[in-house]
Amino acid sequence: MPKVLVSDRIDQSGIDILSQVAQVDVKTGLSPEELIRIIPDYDALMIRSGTRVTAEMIAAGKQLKIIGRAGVGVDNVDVPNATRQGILVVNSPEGNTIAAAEHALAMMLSLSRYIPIANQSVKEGKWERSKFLGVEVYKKTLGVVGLGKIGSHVAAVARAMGMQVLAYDPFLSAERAEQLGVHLVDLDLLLRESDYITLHLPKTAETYHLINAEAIAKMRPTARLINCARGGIIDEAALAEALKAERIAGAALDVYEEEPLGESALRELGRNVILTPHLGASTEEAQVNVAIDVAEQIRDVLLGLPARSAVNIPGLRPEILEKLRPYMQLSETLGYLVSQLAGGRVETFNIRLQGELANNESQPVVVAALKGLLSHALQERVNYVNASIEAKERGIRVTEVRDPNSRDYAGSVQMTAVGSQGEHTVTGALLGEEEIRITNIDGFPINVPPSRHMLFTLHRDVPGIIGNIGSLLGDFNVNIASMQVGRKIVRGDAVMVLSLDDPLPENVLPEITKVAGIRDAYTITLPAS
Ligand SMILES: NC(=O)C1=CN([C@@H]2O[C@H](COP(=O)(O)OP(=O)(O)OC[C@H]3O[C@@H](n4cnc5c(N)ncnc54)[C@H](O)[C@@H]3O)[C@@H](O)[C@H]2O)C=CC1
Ligand SMILES: O=C(O)C(=O)COP(=O)(O)O
Repeated sequence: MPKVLVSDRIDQSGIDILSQVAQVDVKTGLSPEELIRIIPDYDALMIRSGTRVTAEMIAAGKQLKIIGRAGVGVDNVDVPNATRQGILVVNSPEGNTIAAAEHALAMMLSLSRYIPIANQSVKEGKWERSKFLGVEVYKKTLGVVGLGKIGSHVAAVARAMGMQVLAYDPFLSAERAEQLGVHLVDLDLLLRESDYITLHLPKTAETYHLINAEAIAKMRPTARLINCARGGIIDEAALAEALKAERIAGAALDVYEEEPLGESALRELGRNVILTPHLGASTEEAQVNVAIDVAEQIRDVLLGLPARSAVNIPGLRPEILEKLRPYMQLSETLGYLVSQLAGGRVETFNIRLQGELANNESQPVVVAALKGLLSHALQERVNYVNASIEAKERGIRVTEVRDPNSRDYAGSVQMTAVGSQGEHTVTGALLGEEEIRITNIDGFPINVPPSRHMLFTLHRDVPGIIGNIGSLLGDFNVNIASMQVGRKIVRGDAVMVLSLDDPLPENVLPEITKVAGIRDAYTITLPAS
């Protein structure tokens, strides 16, 4: 039974799902050293923001197949290293959207009406009505930085409260902003015009300290800043200084550059600052949503099924994946085959996706081809997660062509491997829904199903040659399961494809190449299906 480590607090509904297929160990609060010590035992890891999945931890996770983040942000996971090691990373892109948006809105209203500090004052036995004179959000301007799922919900609710909404999001179309009733502006204008600024973008190298001293200097003295996205997007020292000097009116933070928040100037600030301990996703509903969403994906992957929200391979709708699956099998087989025909190092790999595969959703077919191409050398070290990166790191130049024409089949795949020992091209298609056929080798039309052990020859199309090969194999006690010849012109060059019941003994290939008329011969072994 596979083993899953759950290293942050996850709702029981997720544990129940995982327990259907795996041994589940819940161990929260482990130190990085303890995690590195125990991770080699596990096939899957389920986390929230509390666990840092470092390069060292990934290297130690020799059995790891999948890391499931029960939430959105994967900035605590070293995704490039996971990818290189072939570990799938999945998250729950929508499970906590509403929770995070509502937390940001709660922060906005709490800042406006001093709710946390007023509450504290009453509990201390005081009755300070005039001290907490607030402001309304009605008719004020809200600037949303990052108008994705959370930002859009915040914008919609803010509009319903009578606010004007500006947004900055360089990856969003003007049409989408218009649909949401939001004015898309540049960051500079947003910072200058907004009464409230709320951040809903990921932490990346580009967004690190996006809100620094210079950005804060552009804000109105009445501006209130809210961060329920990620620590590190704001320069906390610059913010603390601006708040202390009352250059802006307030800030509400849920996330910090270092979590848990240690000693910080932010803690020393007064009523204009609200700090919560990363509670954006902490609602009962969101925790059930993300736990189920991610546990189901881990369960599926452990059962050999695809995941719906993979971060490090192209995500696909299940119905599309269902349709592509036989083509991926075809493509992987052809990749495996062409790498053996090409022999040594492959330098260039050209793949042509024809007919119904000539669309933008067929990328997994390319990945499958690369997996096949590299499998012969890398065996089980290569998978759908790391095939593209492995090809790149080996310096293989990959080109893709999409051609809507496919003469005899609904869809077909052609691939050419150019390497140190020459160039070979194979084409394949599906017969019916999923039967794989090799339809062309180096320009010679054939129609053969792949089999575990195969022999390919290039020869002169002259009488007697097929008989000679047949009797030679008979002499070595090799049984032929099927045989086909492909030729372009009569008595020209031809290929012969033989399916064998057993692997060809090593000493037979040199004998075959000695048969008169044989120009080249290759043995091919395909993975057992
Ligand atoms: N405090 C908490 O507990 C939670 C925090 N989050 C965080 O909220 C953030 C947003 O989450 P979602 O809305 O679900 O993500 P999303 O992917 O739907 O939206 C992010 C938006 O940011 C935009 N963006 C990217 N780079 C940008 C840049 N340089 N400037 C401006 N916009 C940029 C993207 O185009 C996208 O529209 C994430 O960082 C996530 O980790 C999410 C859930 C809970
Ligand atoms: O989903 C996210 O990105 C979050 O920040 C939520 O974090 P958490 O799962 O509550 O540790």
